[in-house]
Amino acid sequence: MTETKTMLEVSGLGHRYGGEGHLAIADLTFQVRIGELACIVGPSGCGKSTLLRSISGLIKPTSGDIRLHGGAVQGVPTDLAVVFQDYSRSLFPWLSVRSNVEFPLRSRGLSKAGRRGRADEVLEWVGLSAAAKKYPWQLSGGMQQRVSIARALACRPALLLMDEPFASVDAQTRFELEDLLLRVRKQFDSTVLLVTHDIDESIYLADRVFVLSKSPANIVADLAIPLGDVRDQITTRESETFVQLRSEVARLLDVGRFQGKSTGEFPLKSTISGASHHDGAGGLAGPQSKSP
Ligand SMILES: Nc1ncnc2c1ncn2[C@@H]1O[C@H](COP(=O)(O)OP(=O)(O)OP(=O)(O)O)[C@@H](O)[C@H]1O
Repeated sequence: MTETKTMLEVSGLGHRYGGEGHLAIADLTFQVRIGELACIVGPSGCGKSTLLRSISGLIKPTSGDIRLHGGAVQGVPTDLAVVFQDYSRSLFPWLSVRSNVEFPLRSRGLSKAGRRGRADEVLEWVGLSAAAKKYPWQLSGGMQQRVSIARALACRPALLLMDEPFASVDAQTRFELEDLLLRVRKQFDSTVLLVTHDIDESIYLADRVFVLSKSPANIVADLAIPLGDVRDQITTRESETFVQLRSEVARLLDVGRFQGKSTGEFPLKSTISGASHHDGAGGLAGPQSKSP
């Protein structure tokens, strides 16, 4: 059997802001495999953005180690792209949609024609070919977030980080963007790590869901999501597996709200085949032997 390769390896990660200040992350260890879409859910303020900032090299964590396809992350990796929640602040209003998408390619050694070709390809994939010459402020919020996704994909990132990417759009648009992400990650064989507050969204999108405790964050559970490759907003969300997983994550989050420190044990037992809970000591454990 061929071993699946790891894209992202986070080991014993901890971050304390400002010397003796707030401990945002205690001790996080997890891996994301190549081609996997992993979601992180956790209570507000538990350290999700701190984690993403550490992975993207924007802050230097105070302890632990982050490796991206085998190499230690030191500074901002060139083969990583980030999509933020606030599309209105991440797009340049004075540049057309196409120029926004081409912008990060300027520093990547592509010719003008190469940049144009790459931008047009991803714009087609996100359904925005007709809007290439428009400006971001002429588009709806959902369309602007599509531009952000296109710009990230144009860089062909080894890892796509997404920080609450659909939190600022209405429910209908959110469903459309979720389905768009599922389509494009297949098209581009992307490896994605997405942070969300939304339990249903995490289960709908992910191959794997990491549930975090309250700050300082630990991993409370690592759940495989056995919903298959083809997902549908109505039938998938109605399925028994989806409903069970939703309850399971909600229970885990409820316990995680009170569990900020690693205790070395976790009381909830998995009810879904393929799910496993974290052993609290840095490794990924199989279903717990303890009863709830
Ligand atoms: N620059 C900073 N200096 C000091 N403390 C900070 C800083 N940034 C974040 N924190 C604190 O670290 C903790 C984790 O913050 P972070 O933004 O990572 O959480 P989060 O899970 O992303 O929150 P939310 O879900 O509300 O977006 C919080 O208690 C926050 O107040």
